[in-house]
Amino acid sequence: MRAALIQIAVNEDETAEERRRRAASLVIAQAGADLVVLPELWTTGAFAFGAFDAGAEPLHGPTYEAMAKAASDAGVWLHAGSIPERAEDGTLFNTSLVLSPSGDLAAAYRKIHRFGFDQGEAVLMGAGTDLVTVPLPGTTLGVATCYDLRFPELFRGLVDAGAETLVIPAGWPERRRSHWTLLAQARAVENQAFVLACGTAGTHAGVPQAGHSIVVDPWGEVLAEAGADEEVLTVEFDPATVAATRDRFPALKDRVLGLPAPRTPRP
Ligand SMILES: NC(=O)CCC(=O)C(=O)O
Repeated sequence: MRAALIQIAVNEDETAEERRRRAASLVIAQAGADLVVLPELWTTGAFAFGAFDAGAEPLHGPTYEAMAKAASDAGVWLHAGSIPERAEDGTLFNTSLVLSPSGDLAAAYRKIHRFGFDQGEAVLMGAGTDLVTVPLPGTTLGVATCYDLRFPELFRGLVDAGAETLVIPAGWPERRRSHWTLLAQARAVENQAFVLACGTAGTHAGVPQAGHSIVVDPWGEVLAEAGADEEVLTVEFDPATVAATRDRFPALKDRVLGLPAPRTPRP
């Protein structure tokens, strides 16, 4: 399987519409790949909280339209990153879109863990409630978004639902780059799955972005890693490695589910 992670730069010198056009050309240039991935909230910037409301769009809005055409022009599966989605009742969600090679919306995932500790995304957006997997020819994707990467139980849920390739669009800041790399490898090792984590480059809302999109195999080895600037990271991987790794080192089978609560020792 050939994947291309588009680590697009999100800077304030470009409008959302200009970036949408640029992203569409970058996707079309990946014709021949099986799967193309864009990052989190790349139209507004993940930290541009003040832009979420004005930049919000319905599920089938301008980003979906542009990406559906790009996916079908390129003939690729496209994880189009996430958009600030305005639901019918007006609530905003951080919603990822997965499009088939014919441009149909195969899946939408509303980010479950919102970032901000009672500020920013955590107060401006609603929380998703549903885990999402997407069957592709040869592998099943499990989707999660940025801050979700810190919550291993979400990924276990995806693995239990059949995920073998974990795709994580992000707008991760440079300041916590070491966490990004470490967590991507940890999620790959503990779930014996491929991790494709696609971040943004550039600086928006005064927050320099980490870039360093990364692809990790089920043994935790880094197959490819981007630098800090805009770049398309391409990688070839064999999805059958997941089953082989889980057979050879069957740690997932040794899980003990429903552990009792810890007992407090008597003084
Ligand atoms: N957009 C995000 O979810 C940012 C997450 C982040 O900065 C972190 O987990 O650290």
